[in-house]
Amino acid sequence: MTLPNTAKPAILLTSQTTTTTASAASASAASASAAAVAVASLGSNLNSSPFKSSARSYADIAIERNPQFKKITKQDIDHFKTFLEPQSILATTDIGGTIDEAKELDGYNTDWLGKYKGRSQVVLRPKSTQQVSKILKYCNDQKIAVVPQGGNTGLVGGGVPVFDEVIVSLGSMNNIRDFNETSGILVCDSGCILEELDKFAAGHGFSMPLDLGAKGSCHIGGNVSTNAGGIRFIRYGSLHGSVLGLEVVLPDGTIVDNLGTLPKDSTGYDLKQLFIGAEGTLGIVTGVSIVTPPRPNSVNVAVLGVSSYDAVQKAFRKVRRDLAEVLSAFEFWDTRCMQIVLDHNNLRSPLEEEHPFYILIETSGSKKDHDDEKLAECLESLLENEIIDDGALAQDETQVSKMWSMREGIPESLGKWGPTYKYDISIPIGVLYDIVPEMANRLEQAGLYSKDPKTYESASKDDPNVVVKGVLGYGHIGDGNLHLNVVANRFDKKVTDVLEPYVYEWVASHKGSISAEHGLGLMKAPHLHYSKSKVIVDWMVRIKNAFDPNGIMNPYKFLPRTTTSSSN
Ligand SMILES: O=C(O)CC[C@@H](O)C(=O)O
Ligand SMILES: [Zn+2]
Repeated sequence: MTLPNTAKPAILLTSQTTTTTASAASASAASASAAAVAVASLGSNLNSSPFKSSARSYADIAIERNPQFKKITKQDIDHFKTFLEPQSILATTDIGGTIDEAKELDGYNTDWLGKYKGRSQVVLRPKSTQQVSKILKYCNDQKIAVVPQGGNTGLVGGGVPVFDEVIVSLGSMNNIRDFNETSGILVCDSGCILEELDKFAAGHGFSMPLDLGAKGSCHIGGNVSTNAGGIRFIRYGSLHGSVLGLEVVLPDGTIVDNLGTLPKDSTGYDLKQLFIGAEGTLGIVTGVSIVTPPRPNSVNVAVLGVSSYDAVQKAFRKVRRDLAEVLSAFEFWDTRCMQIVLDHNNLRSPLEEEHPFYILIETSGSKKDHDDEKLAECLESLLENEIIDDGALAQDETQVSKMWSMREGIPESLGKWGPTYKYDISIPIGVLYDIVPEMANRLEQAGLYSKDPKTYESASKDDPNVVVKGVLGYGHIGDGNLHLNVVANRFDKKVTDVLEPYVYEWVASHKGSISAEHGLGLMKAPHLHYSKSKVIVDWMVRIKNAFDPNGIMNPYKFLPRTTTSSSN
């Protein structure tokens, strides 16, 4: 069995092959370790959204524009021109922009999923913190609403306007400010692209502590503002730990220089933590100080096939123990995800047969022989104990990358297949996958879905009936994070009503979180109470009001729209 376009076959671990032995696996692991640097690159092209053309405008959604916000005029644009270069401003023709600018604005108004579309008339692209400060001070004085935007790869409608908010895009602030070769602490502008930062760190023998499919487009400022997780969370933990400092511009233009580089600091309230995951509702993150770990020089990747979700859990228990400090990823996806990702990317599975679930294991370490031996022993034992049914071990850098591309290519492949409803949830690991079959049943009972994949799989958006083509699950097992994805032939209230609020009620009944790593945005703002108590939501509102009394920062999102603070 070979991976496509690669000369060498991946080592198959199945007992039907002649390469079942630990020594064969070990030999393969040894050669795979050459792949240290170039892990996973498919998925970096998430900026080519497959669905932007089908985006709806907010006219469909029951939110009214806050009339207290001033509508932007040509005079406002003229004011911005006093401190921004002409190419830093894109505006519609009625307020002084060109037809080309108006066209370019469309991309900033529409989210990656094509699910949310705003009607902003202006994008400002500041090049410095001082410029961000001048923009916010003016908008705050004038009561002009603002939406900060990073790489626009968000999945909950948090980074695009709802109505005519001014878009402040941080993409022109992309300088590395400092890097310390001893500590590995990196200080950079918030508009730096994650993958570029990782390449920079690689040049110095370090790596970014987070990695995700959108790495080729997403900005570190957006990662921080959504408290992004990704595939390295299991190894390096949350951004609440790896971010050491932030520079933030508050709504009134004040620049908060909290860009420290000290791993230890026990001097009271840690203000920066408030901005991690605040989705631009308290201010705009303009600079980030982050600790980068040493880059591992030995990387192995294996894809395993298992017969049940129970087996996924058993494998995780064993792998975590056996591989301990060298385990750097443990991802899983179901068989339908595998079929779609293989079909849409013209790939062949590294395993000979289909399996109900797939697991990707990655090890990263500093001593190749040690890692290879550990992995080989672990895989052999998983097979012997019949926890896994089959497995393939990448033999070289290309295979490492292809295996990762199967996992990281899932969201984009599903997006190409059809408009996708996404639920990014934290659930206790024991019941993490239960919601997938349960939701499939619900949709089938509602007459929108059939478990026979052939029934609706090629339905198009022009079909008279709205149908669900697939109900799929994948995610980050180690972090208790499931991505429930429901692919339809179009976004339609009939589908939404079957999915919501049921999915949130289900999450709450298991004491989970309605957003594990994608944030709240517009999509989850009304549902916050499923994960946070009234007392906590009240305090969130008080914090918001303290930082942003005019409510100009990323309005309509994040907090429940009807909530008022109980403070008096
Ligand atoms: O699109 C999704 O649902 C998940 C995206 C991302 O968090 C991933 O893990 O691939
Ligand atoms: Zn994820």
